[in-house]
Amino acid sequence: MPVEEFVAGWISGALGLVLGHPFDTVKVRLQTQSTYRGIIDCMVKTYRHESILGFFKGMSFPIASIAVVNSVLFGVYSNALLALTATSHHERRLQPPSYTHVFIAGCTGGFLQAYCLAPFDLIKVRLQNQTEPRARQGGPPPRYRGPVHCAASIFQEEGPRGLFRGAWALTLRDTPTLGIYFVSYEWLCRQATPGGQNPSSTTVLVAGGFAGITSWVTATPLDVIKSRMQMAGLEQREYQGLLDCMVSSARQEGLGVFFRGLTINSARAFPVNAVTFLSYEYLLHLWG
Ligand SMILES: C[N+](C)(C)CCCC[C@H](N)C(=O)O
Repeated sequence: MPVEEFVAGWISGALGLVLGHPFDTVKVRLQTQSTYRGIIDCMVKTYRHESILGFFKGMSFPIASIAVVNSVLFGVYSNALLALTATSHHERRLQPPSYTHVFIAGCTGGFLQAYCLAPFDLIKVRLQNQTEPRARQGGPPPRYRGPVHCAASIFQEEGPRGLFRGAWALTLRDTPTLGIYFVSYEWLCRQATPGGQNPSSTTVLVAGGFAGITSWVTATPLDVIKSRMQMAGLEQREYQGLLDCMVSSARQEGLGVFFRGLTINSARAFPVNAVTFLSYEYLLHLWG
């Protein structure tokens, strides 16, 4: 099994992540808290109360973990394509796989990465939702002191299954939308590249950016549900399940609730995925 794709996926995931984390914090807060009037309001309040550091809450942990998850995604995707079409990454420019194969490989990668992602994503969301400033003297300490403490507390208070809260919503969110992700990327690259040639860096950046946006736009409704189910254990607001969370969110807040965070998700998706795909392609080219 070729491993370069796993390593390239790891590094490119880490690069994309740092770039996208501030957007991600604003997104999670908008989706789960009702105190903000919009993106700008959330940014201003976060900056005022918590300084620039507020935007980077919960980042140290994803940088290691999400990079691993991205490595699973790209590694499984490429190896699934190898199994389906018997072509390696380098051969695929001359013998492009069909979009059906790209979609199936993307969904397979998405499905497997969702399971690795679930506990890490839960911890990220819980930490991002702690709005207390870091070092306020005399104030109540934040509930979770850091990622390890957060994981241990969830384990103690909510049991081992607590760590997989929202995992089902996450799998439903990621399986089809990562198929869409790779299909959009391939389609855009092929539109802009003469047959048999490698796409230029600009093409990779633009195709990666738009693939990220397309995938996130389709993923946002389940992203909202996922984040809410992850916060549920903490807020003592229990949902019977995914459907119950969908219905009660829509009843209380209207259908618009499913699009919360859409703008910020898209704004984040472009740079993150442009950089992810560019570094991925570049590294594989370098090692090829
Ligand atoms: C499937 N879904 C839309 C959720 C994610 C697709 C893009 C993944 C990328 N690492 C990012 O964080 O943007």
